[in-house]
Amino acid sequence: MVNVRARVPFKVGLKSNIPADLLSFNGLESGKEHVAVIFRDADKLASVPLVRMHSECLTGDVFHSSRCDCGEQLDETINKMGEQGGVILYLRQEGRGIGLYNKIDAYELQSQGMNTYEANNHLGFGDDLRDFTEAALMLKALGLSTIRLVTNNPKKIRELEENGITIAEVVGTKAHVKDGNESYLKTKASHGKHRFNFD
Ligand SMILES: Nc1nc2c(ncn2[C@@H]2O[C@H](COP(=O)(O)OP(=O)(O)OP(=O)(O)O)[C@@H](O)[C@H]2O)c(=O)[nH]1
Ligand SMILES: [Zn+2]
Repeated sequence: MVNVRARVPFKVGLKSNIPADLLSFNGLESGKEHVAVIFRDADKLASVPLVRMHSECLTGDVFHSSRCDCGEQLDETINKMGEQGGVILYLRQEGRGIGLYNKIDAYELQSQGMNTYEANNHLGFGDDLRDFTEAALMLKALGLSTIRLVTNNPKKIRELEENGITIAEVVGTKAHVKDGNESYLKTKASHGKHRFNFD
């Protein structure tokens, strides 16, 4: 049984000025320390809140690496939810579930010419090892069964629905193109079937 363990206020964003709550959970069987960040008490006040499941990316989230768009997606989400309210589930699924060191090995292969999925496969992993079952349990622990999901990734939509969450609307994130991540984004669109608007 997953339930909320602690809920504390803090302020987030690039200027540390956006109020939110940070939540931990009991009962996560994977042993991963997933957390939720809730803006404007959206779990209690919004009838159908915005939700983003963000998979951990140390290189993108912390260092704003040129190789991906994760940090920019996180900043975009924090700013949007600071205004509209919402829930971020920050999931400890580094490297689409293969872990940081394996992701660095995959980056080495990508530097030799493989794309992000080929590199995973070459290391003996599937395209994407993430499982969103626990994310669904976290949403239920927050009393949320109908949400508006912020994603371009059809796997996230499918897996939440399979786990009893109703997605009333899918809200896309922007394509944060920068020097170094264009082919990563295009491969996500062509191979991972992510729905992007490249403008
Ligand atoms: N294995 C591997 N993982 C990566 C790579 N680049 C980013 N990641 C991981 O991918 C995850 C982010 O997932 P994405 O597939 O980029 O996007 P998404 O979050 O599934 O989809 P959206 O909801 O549309 O953003 C994070 O856990 C990153 O650490 C890579 O080249 N190889
Ligand atoms: Zn990333």
